[in-house]
Amino acid sequence: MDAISVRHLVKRYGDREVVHDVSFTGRQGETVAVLGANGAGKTTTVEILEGFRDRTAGEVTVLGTDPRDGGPHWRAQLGIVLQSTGLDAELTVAETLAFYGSLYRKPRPYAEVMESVGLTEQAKVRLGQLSGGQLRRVDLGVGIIGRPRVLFLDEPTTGFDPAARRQAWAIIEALRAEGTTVLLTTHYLEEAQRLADRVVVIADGRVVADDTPDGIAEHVGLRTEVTFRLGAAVQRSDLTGPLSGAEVDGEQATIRTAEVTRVVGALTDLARSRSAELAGLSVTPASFEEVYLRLTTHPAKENGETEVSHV
Ligand SMILES: Nc1ncnc2c1ncn2[C@@H]1O[C@H](COP(=O)(O)OP(=O)(O)OP(=O)(O)O)[C@@H](O)[C@H]1O
Repeated sequence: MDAISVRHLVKRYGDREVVHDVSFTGRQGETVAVLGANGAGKTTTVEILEGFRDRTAGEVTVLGTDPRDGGPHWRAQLGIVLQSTGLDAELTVAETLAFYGSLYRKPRPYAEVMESVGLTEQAKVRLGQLSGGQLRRVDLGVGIIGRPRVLFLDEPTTGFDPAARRQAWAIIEALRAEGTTVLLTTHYLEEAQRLADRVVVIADGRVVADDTPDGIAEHVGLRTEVTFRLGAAVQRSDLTGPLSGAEVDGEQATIRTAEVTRVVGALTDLARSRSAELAGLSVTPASFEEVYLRLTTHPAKENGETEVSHV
């Protein structure tokens, strides 16, 4: 069973449609990243899944239940970290986590949660005195204390320093290892690529890709980049066969290819036959950033239809 299912979701605010026919699923135990620019429709979509916003059209289920009908038992199985939360600034970190833990039947011990979000030293500090990044960690702690089956994280690491971000990633990875389904929204490509089994890219309220991080790169046709310098080993007249399609800039040649072994093999054969050294060889996978920019600046739309990349 899919833990999360979104089919043909539409959301209008007044006359303005901001989510247009969005569909995707999250299987049990998967981490799904919803990636998109500001205003793409991520929060709207996720808040509909959490049961906090109504939808205009479409079918949505979380753990088999339509969020419109979700009662306390359904809600108790969800962990939710919103973009901003209204925690009580007067309570300490320990008091906050102990309080939220008390709302569940079998919570994680709050000391364990403090440890895993890296706030043990701040146990007795009031929330009003924490930094923005530390407060976000309290939010994350509140989200996981009830041992959720599905955890929603809306931009969980915005405002984190690099060390805190890595710590949050480790927590999310540990939850995934325990079988928690995680749906996170993020602007950070690295975060999506590092954590997600599937990445759903939303641009202007439409899904423009839904695939594994590597699958997205494949779909967009971006391949591994093989660069080398022309010279004694490889000459301009050699750029035929597997080396055709090379882009040459001065002495620098670049080939984008899915057949790395064939291309590098042809290069080394040439170099060996001429007893010359192959200069400046580098092999670089397509960057996720490049893929993302290509997807969101040229969404694959034709005649109003959206072409979606699926595994
Ligand atoms: N309550 C609302 N009333 C009217 N318009 C809204 C409302 N909430 C969001 N919008 C609009 O819907 C669009 C999508 O917003 P949403 O918050 O879902 O985007 P997002 O992808 O989460 O953006 P961000 O990354 O900035 O959080 C935006 O143009 C926003 O202005």
